[in-house]
Amino acid sequence: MARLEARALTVAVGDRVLCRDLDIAIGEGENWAILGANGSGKTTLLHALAGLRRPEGGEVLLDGAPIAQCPPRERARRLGVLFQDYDAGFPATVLELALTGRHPHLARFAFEGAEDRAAAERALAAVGLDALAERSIATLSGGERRRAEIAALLAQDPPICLLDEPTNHLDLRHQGEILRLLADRSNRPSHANVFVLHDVTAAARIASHALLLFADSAHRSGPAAELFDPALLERVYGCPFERMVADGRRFYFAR
Ligand SMILES: Nc1ncnc2c1ncn2[C@@H]1O[C@H](COP(=O)(O)OP(=O)(O)OP(=O)(O)O)[C@@H](O)[C@H]1O
Repeated sequence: MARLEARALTVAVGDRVLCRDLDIAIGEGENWAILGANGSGKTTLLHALAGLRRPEGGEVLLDGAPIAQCPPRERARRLGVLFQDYDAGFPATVLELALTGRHPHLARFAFEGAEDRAAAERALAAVGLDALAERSIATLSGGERRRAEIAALLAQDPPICLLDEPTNHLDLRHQGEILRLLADRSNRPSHANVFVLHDVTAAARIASHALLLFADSAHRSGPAAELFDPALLERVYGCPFERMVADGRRFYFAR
């Protein structure tokens, strides 16, 4: 059974349909990449897939049941979202931000315990921020802050992650390491990821499947091997694409 499924999903903003009649089934072990030009609707669709936005048509199923009917805490144990822009909304240290990921796992009105703290510290170590645990998030650089947000998601440890441009603000080393860290989570039983990415080469490196959003609210989805195709990418971004292969890896360039 698919872990997360869209059935005849239509997402619109005002009068503008961003995606019409989308059918996708995201299964265990899969890494999906959503590619689309600026403003094509990637973030809006991701929020609909997360159950954070009511779609204009169709439905989203989490483990076979309508996501809209899944209680929020239960949903947050099974599915986590890394937002494109995030504001904790309160002054916090890096460790406190990571600990927010544990909230869905706490009993009602309970405080975090030693296990939660250990999970948050492991998450900070995984993104290389353990030395900054006691720093205020207000003092972090853009890339450090992005890694702290990712640490909160790792501490939450949901089997399904929806990640909106996770490599934003990261330097090249951290882009590679963090993307690999997140993608490798799909090797764990019952896990799957959906990435919104602008870097087509990076997406091709980690994706098993892709969803391409075209300008006319059309889309195409399927195995990555079929969809990372220069002609299709040209239709996505409105400019010619070249694919080069070096050391067995594919690289994509917009011309
Ligand atoms: N609340 C809103 N009111 C009006 N328009 C909106 C609203 N939210 C989103 N939009 C529009 O919907 C379209 C899709 O936005 P969305 O953020 O989903 O695009 P995106 O593909 O994620 O873009 P980007 O690559 O720039 O992050 C955009 O044209 C945006 O301006």
